[in-house]
Amino acid sequence: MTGFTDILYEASGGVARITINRPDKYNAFRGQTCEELITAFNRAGWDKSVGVIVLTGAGDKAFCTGGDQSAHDGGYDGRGLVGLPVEDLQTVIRDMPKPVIARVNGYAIGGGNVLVTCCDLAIASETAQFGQVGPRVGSVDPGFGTALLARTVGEKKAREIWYLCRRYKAQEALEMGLVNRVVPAAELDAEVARWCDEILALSPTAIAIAKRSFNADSESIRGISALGMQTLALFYETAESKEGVNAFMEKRKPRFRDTGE
Ligand SMILES: CC(C)(COP(=O)(O)OP(=O)(O)OC[C@H]1O[C@@H](n2cnc3c(N)ncnc32)[C@H](O)[C@@H]1OP(=O)(O)O)[C@@H](O)C(=O)NCCC(=O)NCCSC(=O)c1cc(O)c2ccccc2c1O
Repeated sequence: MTGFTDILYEASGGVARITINRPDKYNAFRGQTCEELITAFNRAGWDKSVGVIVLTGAGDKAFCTGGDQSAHDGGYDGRGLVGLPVEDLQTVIRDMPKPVIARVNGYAIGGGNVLVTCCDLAIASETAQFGQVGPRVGSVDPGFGTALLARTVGEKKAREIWYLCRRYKAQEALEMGLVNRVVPAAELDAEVARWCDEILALSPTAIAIAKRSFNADSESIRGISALGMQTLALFYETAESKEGVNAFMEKRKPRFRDTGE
């Protein structure tokens, strides 16, 4: 498919591969990136020749590091409750009636970790690292990023991830249930291909029903997300939130408690 600037799209042999192609930004997403991802997921999701979708990042440094902080100057450049249609992107991944596999080739940080959480399955390279950074940069993903993460890794672990903003190695992500499999970097593509082949050999309708059934049980999180994003829009206007972004861009520690919020 042509016309994309921020992503790559290819579909063959029953597999659609969607690649965030911003390696110089560690595959962080801006509004344009989200719009293109949504278009690509809709294309792959309703293409009957596609049975499984693989989401990944270009290069070997990052899967995705969340919102592009260099485009975050008080308001993102796209639509959406917070000027960035992240809620649409997360739900389109869930709404696809076929499995979405996160091929995690490096950092899955912030909104990138939330994408891993929203994908049906995740296969990681040994070099991958995971984590949430919102409270360090004046942000939070108040929906699937918190509530679905808690269902995935358990309440205590999810709270640790958000309250301490630590980074977790691939093996730790496997142990907490955030990813399904960890392999050496050189074996990542072969492993992903094996999982795709196994899925493609099974009944697509049975899998679609299974996916919708899993989703139905956690669908209330969509409402939590909408409410949370509305709140986040107000938070982004505060000096406390802006201090987080400024500190990241200026490569210094944030001084949240000096902002008087
Ligand atoms: C990813 C890192 C852990 C890597 O650390 P490392 O020390 O290895 O490398 P550097 O820190 O020097 O980074 C290398 C290089 O990449 C640039 N970069 C990295 N991440 C981003 C980014 N997200 N945006 C822009 N640029 C990025 C970095 O500036 C360096 O560039 P140089 O030119 O200086 O070489 C580490 O980089 C890291 O922790 N990054 C922070 C990631 C971050 O803050 N992400 C955003 C969090 S908020 C978010 O994701 C988010 C989620 C949502 O769901 C939203 C919903 C709605 C609205 C907004 C949302 C949102 O913002």
